[in-house]
Amino acid sequence: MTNTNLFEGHPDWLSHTLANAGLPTAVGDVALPDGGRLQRLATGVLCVHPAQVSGPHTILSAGVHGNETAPIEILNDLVLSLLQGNVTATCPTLLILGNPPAMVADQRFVTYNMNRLFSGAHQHPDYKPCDETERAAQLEQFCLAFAESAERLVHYDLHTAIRPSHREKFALYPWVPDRTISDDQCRFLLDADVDTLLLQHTGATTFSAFTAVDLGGESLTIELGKVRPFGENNPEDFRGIDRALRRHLRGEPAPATDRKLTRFEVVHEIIHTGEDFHFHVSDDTPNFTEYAPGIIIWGDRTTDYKVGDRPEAIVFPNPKVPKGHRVGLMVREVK
Ligand SMILES: O=C(O)CCC(=O)N[C@@H](CCC(=O)O)C(=O)O
Ligand SMILES: [Zn+2]
Repeated sequence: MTNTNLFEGHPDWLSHTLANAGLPTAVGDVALPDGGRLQRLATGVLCVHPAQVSGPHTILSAGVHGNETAPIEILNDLVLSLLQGNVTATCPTLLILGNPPAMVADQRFVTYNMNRLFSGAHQHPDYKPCDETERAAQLEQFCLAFAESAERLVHYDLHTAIRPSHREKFALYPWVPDRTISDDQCRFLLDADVDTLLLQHTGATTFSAFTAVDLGGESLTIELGKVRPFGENNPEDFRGIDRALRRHLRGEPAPATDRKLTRFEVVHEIIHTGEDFHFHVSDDTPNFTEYAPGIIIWGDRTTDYKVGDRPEAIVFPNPKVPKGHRVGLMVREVK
């Protein structure tokens, strides 16, 4: 099968995925110039089978939120480079464009935020069956099958954020009992120009939490800047992640460095409590905006959340979520 056939006449993986959003596509397979194989498992799901394996099994995902276009373009370019022989992968790699119908709609999601539907949450009675519940279940199955033969599993779930940020690029490390982040992952982040790490404080039903907890992966959600429509991302802003991913796929370690990640911990997760919920953070507040002790951040009939005795910063402020969902995180630097 030729490269063009893998994408059924479309010029690249992204066009093929958008054209087939919400539709099943047959399994396909193409030889890579370096002797490996690139297999299409489903719409928006590819698997690289290297000729020589030396790196860890790796999952690279983007587009779990459909309007977060820069990471989608980064993975699409990576696939083109594999097909053209400009990158030789030694890591068996599962490549995922998460939510094609939301990508077509240029929306974060269509029915439900898919990054809350993993670790089986897609089966919860709160969620009626829809494209996103089905897709989360399908992606879980692909990841489970992929991880079966893995000695070591790495997952980078790439996102961009709704708000601007005082720290433009940052990673979230899912909560896993007794976890410690490896030096390899710290070096990978610094190589990718990501110098801030946010340590999650509790379990979650995000994609990276699923691969970390259920599959034992070294998993990170990586925020690469602000959301922009297709075609409006400046490639210069993403040179670091592109370089680090290519180096990782070749099986090369990220370079040693004296630089250190700045670490934050979550001190409070703001959950929408229903119709009496009031959020005292304005819509244009950037991520990592700091608040002084005593400032009221949110309240309802029974509670007022005030910043504690040391300043706290807000991340992902978004009150337009259903009751029970996360409105934001209050975080503090780990000194
Ligand atoms: O900008 C925002 O408010 C959200 C950006 C985003 O999609 N972030 C992820 C983080 C997932 C995690 O906590 O690991 C999300 O909210 O799903
Ligand atoms: Zn996102």
